[in-house]
Amino acid sequence: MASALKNLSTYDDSNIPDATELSFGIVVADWNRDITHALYEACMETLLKHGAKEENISVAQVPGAFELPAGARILAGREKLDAVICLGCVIKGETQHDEYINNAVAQGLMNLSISTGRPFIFGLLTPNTHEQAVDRAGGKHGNKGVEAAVTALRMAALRKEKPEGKKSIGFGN
Ligand SMILES: Nc1c(NC[C@H](O)[C@H](O)[C@H](O)CO)[nH]c(=O)[nH]c1=O
Ligand SMILES: CC(=O)[C@@H](O)COP(=O)(O)O
Repeated sequence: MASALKNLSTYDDSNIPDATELSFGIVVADWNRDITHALYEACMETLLKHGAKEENISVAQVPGAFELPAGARILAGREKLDAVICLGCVIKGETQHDEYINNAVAQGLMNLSISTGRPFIFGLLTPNTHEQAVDRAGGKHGNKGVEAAVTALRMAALRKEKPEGKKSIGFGN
């Protein structure tokens, strides 16, 4: 669903787990720093809002989005993390370079999630223009950093769940 139809910062916080005992990694790309820093701030704020402790959040910066999967793997190798959030912004240029980066990051994080069994969250903006990026980094369409943090909270909790009895499947997101 397009961000114009579903604000990135809006979520049902009735089904967000308490993060007191959870540990996170956040990997942030330097490219388009004004955007990625706004994503990082919102991501960190959301994790803390739901009980995460600052001392349980490891942060790493990488040169560009293409380095996000490698940076995430390095962080996950250093610490026991319940989820790793990757934040970046790849703005379309004149060539197809953006497509190669975006596809590599998506595939890289998916491969890490499946091969490790831990969630690696795809918090990458892939806008056509800087304005579209601003709209999704705290602008009219909300903040992708919030969405990434909420996703990390829910997936980390899912991974820790004990299979005690059946749970109703909520359709909140
Ligand atoms: N154009 C953008 C890049 N390009 C750099 C790559 O991500 C990578 O660092 C380089 O190809 C060396 O491996 N990165 C972004 O994050 N955003 C862009 O718009
Ligand atoms: C994706 C980018 O913005 C940059 O790495 C390449 O831009 P361009 O396609 O104009 O060379």
